[in-house]
Amino acid sequence: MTVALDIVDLCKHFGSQLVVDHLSFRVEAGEIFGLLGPNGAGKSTTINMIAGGCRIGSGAIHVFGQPVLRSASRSRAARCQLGVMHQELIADPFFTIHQALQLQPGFYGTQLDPHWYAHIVERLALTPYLHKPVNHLSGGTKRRFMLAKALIHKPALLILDEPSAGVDLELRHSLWQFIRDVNRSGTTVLLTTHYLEEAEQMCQRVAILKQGRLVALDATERLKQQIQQRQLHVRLSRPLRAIPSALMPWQPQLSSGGRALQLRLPAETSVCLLLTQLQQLGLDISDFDTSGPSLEDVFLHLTRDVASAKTTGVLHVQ
Ligand SMILES: Nc1ncnc2c1ncn2[C@@H]1O[C@H](COP(=O)(O)OP(=O)(O)OP(=O)(O)O)[C@@H](O)[C@H]1O
Repeated sequence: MTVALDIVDLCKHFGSQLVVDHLSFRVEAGEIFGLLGPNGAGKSTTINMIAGGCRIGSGAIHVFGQPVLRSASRSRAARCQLGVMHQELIADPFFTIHQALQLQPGFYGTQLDPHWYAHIVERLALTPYLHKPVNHLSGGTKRRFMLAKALIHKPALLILDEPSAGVDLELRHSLWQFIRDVNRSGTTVLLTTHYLEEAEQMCQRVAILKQGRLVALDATERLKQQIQQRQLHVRLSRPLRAIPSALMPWQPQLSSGGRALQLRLPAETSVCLLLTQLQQLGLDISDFDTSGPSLEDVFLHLTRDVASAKTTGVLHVQ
């Protein structure tokens, strides 16, 4: 298996703060890999070190076997394989989209492929905006342009830092579909997102960071299996005004005007016993179902308390 990205013992300080803490993971060629973590976990700093936006503190990064070094000029071979969509737009705001996309491949020492240009512009619905200056674009169009710019030189590894942040639902859907198609045609993808449902659908494997440290690294499905927890969803015939205190251990959530109750169910808890308890509390149950743990459950479990995640054995680093 070819390794697209190899990160070994990566560290970064800002002043006295260690923001990336002995981070190691690999992304295999062809996968969509999620780098997740709460705000300030060190995701963008890691991406910036890969992409050359900030210097590596210590440790090593290789992109398809080519080293990323502290000196930008000596990292050229690695950088040419990379396309990066940062959180913020990095482009001359006075260029039109057309000009910016035409110029971009030159920075990577390649020629613009007119067929690829036409394909990207069409798939990202950029045709009506081609002659607009970048700083006249709406937020959603700007993000589509940023993705086009990251892809225009046909990188082997595409890195996306929160590509769907601030993007409406319809555009999010088409953006992810396009990223899937790009991946199917051979581009490896590393992405960060705070939309865990999207990460769950998109990523074969995820790494979860907290305070710069890796707290989980595994196949998305396997991580979910390690959480011994389900959800019980109960529909009530009569709306519940207040949650009985006896239900607090199950972390209850009430919605739909008091007619829908959701409870977290540890593996050892019997659904029947809990339903009986709900009836004894006077709740009028009209229907119920259970669902397995989501990536969000895994994320919350691991990022709320690193120490407990480690001792309960949920952490699984391949
Ligand atoms: N240039 C900088 N100088 C000083 N501190 C910085 C700098 N860039 C980032 N930091 C700090 O490093 C830590 C990690 O930030 P980073 O942006 O990498 O987190 P993140 O996981 O990408 O967060 P978010 O999800 O909010 O984008 C934060 O505490 C941040 O304040």
